[in-house]
Amino acid sequence: AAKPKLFYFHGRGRMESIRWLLAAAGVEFEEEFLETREQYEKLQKDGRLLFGQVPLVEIDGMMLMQTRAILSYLDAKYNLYGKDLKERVRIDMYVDGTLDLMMMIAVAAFKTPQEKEESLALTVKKAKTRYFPVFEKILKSHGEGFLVGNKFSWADIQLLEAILMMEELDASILSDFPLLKAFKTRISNIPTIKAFLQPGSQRKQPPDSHYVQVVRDILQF
Ligand SMILES: CCCCC[C@H]1O[C@@H](O)C[C@@H]1SC[C@H](NC(=O)CC[C@H](N)C(=O)O)C(=O)NCC(=O)O
Repeated sequence: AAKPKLFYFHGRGRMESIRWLLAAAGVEFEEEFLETREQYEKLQKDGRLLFGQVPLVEIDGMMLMQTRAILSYLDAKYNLYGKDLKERVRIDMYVDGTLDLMMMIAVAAFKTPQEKEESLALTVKKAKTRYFPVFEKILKSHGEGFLVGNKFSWADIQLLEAILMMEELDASILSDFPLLKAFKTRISNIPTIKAFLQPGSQRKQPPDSHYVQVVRDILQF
């Protein structure tokens, strides 16, 4: 079958969690990077953007939009979605929590330097006082290697992605979370994820001023 094809900017944004999930599932994917307004307008003109937005993922003969819908399709397809509805809803809760945290970082890139600094400091605080304590407690309460059902799931992938992103903001952020530290090591050593963490993989860098400018130019905001 043809490899999935991802259409987005050459950066993390809303597409990075999709890259992580595909990589963790061991699925090779292609990428088309939007670098110019013309590319974006052509996708729109060709009717390939449902709401005029990206991420866009071409997979299984479909053009998928809406990050959460794409992620849900992928993790069900690659069996990373728990064994029943009760596990599935817990995975969804944890995933939405880590997505909220990561979106705070992604959106901060588009703020003024002053606002960006303030919002990233708040994000670190929220990670330390709200999100990481929750996940530390979950790992403690059922003492298993994974967040749900003692089986590797989408929730584990996204939590690792969020942990690594938060460590880019504050390298000692896990100092009060020993179980999350061990979790990070364990999940990072899963072969498909270990490969994705190597230099040269399709994992993207933190947003820089060039990325922000390209997105602004393309989306004209
Ligand atoms: C989250 C921030 C990541 C960095 C940049 C992104 O955030 C947004 O500010 C822009 C991009 S993402 C690009 C943006 N996409 C979305 O907002 C998608 C939202 C949708 N609910 C999803 O989850 O996929 C876009 O195409 N906008 C065109 C426009 O609506 O006309």
